[in-house]
Amino acid sequence: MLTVSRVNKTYNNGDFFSNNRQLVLSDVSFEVHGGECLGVIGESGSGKSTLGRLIAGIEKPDSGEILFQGRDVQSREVRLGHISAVFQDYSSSINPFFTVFDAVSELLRTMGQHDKKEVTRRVVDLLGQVGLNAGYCSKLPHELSGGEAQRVCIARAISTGPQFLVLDEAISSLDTPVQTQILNLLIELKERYQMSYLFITHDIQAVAYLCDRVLFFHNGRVVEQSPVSGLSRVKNEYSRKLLSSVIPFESKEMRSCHGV
Ligand SMILES: Nc1ncnc2c1ncn2[C@@H]1O[C@H](COP(=O)(O)OP(=O)(O)OP(=O)(O)O)[C@@H](O)[C@H]1O
Repeated sequence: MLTVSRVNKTYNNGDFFSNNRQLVLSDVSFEVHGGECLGVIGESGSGKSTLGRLIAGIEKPDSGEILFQGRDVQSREVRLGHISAVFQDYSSSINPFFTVFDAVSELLRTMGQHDKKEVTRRVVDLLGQVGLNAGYCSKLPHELSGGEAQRVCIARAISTGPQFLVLDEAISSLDTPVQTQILNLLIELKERYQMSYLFITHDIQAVAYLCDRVLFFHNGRVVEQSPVSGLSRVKNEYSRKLLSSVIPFESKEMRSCHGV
């Protein structure tokens, strides 16, 4: 469904007067299959969000390609209605002057749905799917809790019935019970609509809960891929280090003591 091939991305290293560029993604290749949730984990600065922005079409790779159903995601037509994104910072994802109704209906209107009755019906239905009632329609972002605001972002993201959702630290700033509610909501939506997710996070337990497969990111490279069911068998030292808080791996020294 989504194919990332040999993607490289650099940024100016911050010095206005120099041409030096920082390599942020290096030769990144992987696939996400239909109905699959692929987790992306890696330490801060390893390039995960950059990857999410490239897939969401917010930025372009320097080289390589990202194809959705065989077509380049750089084309707005390929993305619109098919690929959506939910980011960590829900407060800046919604226009502060938009009501919940405006925020959730914006993409529907962009896609040509102007029948007011039908748009209202869709918005109320979408809010219902994320556990919010019609009374939220007239609220402004500052009147919402973090969990409610993130639900609005999800309702907005799924409003066009996308097949692919980029979730970049989408639950990270919520407290644990709300995180669990949102994870359960994502599982339910994925099953209902056969959506694929790219789930970018630091939270290995959330990955184990939601994802089918995991990519381990280190210094802008994919160092290992593993099904969630095989996490205890990952081989790369960096992947093992990331997982060490939840899986008690034996160290190299211990393994050699056991003759492994
Ligand atoms: N627009 C930009 N301009 C210049 N450098 C950038 C830009 N966006 C990201 N970077 C740099 O690219 C590197 C990777 O950043 P990115 O946000 O993709 O990492 P990350 O793995 O998502 O980190 P975190 O987990 O902390 O969100 C960092 O060194 C960052 O400073």
